[in-house]
Amino acid sequence: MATDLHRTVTVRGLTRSFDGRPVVDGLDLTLEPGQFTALLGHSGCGKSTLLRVLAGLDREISGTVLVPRRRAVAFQAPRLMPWKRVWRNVLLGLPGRPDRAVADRALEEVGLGHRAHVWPKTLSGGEAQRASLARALVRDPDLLLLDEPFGALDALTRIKAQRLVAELWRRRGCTVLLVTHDVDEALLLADRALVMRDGVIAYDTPVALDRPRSPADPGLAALRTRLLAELGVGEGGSGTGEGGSGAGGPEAIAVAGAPKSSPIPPVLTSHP
Ligand SMILES: Nc1ncnc2c1ncn2[C@@H]1O[C@H](COP(=O)(O)OP(=O)(O)OP(=O)(O)O)[C@@H](O)[C@H]1O
Repeated sequence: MATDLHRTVTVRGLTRSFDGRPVVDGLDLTLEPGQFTALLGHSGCGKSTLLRVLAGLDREISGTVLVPRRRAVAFQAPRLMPWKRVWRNVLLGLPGRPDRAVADRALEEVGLGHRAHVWPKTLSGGEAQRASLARALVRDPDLLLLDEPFGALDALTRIKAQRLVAELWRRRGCTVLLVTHDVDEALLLADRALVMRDGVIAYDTPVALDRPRSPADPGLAALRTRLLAELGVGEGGSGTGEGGSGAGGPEAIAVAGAPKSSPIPPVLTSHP
């Protein structure tokens, strides 16, 4: 029970402004442990901003954010250091002197064990993205944040990468928040789909469909229509951009406790 509390993501009244303009504007969100959630929304509506806050990369916020201590993020660009071999990239940022076997295991898990020793520039786009996933996995995350990780991949590689993420999620049971522009991707992978608009979660629906899913699933078609409408792409959608007024409230970032052995230190910061 207590463990699950530590793995829950709780966001209350989160506001993040740039140049006085709130991009995230009093946002509330709870992610249950082990849930796979897709976050959709127009370009520029604040999805990446929210993800960066959850990752602990942006603390210029007001509101309350509680996230698991063990968390990892993978971006659309794999962000591999070209001067480090793939396995060293995977261990980047881990504290202490982690054993190469740790990297090898994670690379095996993403089907890249045979490429551990090569330089990043010799990887294909899909391989580089898998290396980036391995770098997230070595952190043994309770929360895996994915910011359009498939966005730059060709269609076939994208399908393979989606299947890999679905399999990793099933095997590891971590909470996943996936930012995507692709409604079909959201419906194929997620338990829950969110639409962000005007700085808040404007629409929130479960995706209670059996797995594995097929785009031809009739239940999926109805949800797709609804989500597209919420995004303002189908009939009857509002689809406005971001904006709105500011919000106040208590101001703290807290990172939920985790075992003492956790490599990521706890943070408790207040912002005026
Ligand atoms: N560091 C920054 N400085 C100023 N403005 C920023 C900064 N980061 C984000 N913004 C602005 O905040 C808004 C939301 O950006 P964000 O990247 O979160 O959107 P997004 O929904 O992820 O978009 P996309 O889907 O295109 O990636 C945009 O208008 C963006 O220009």
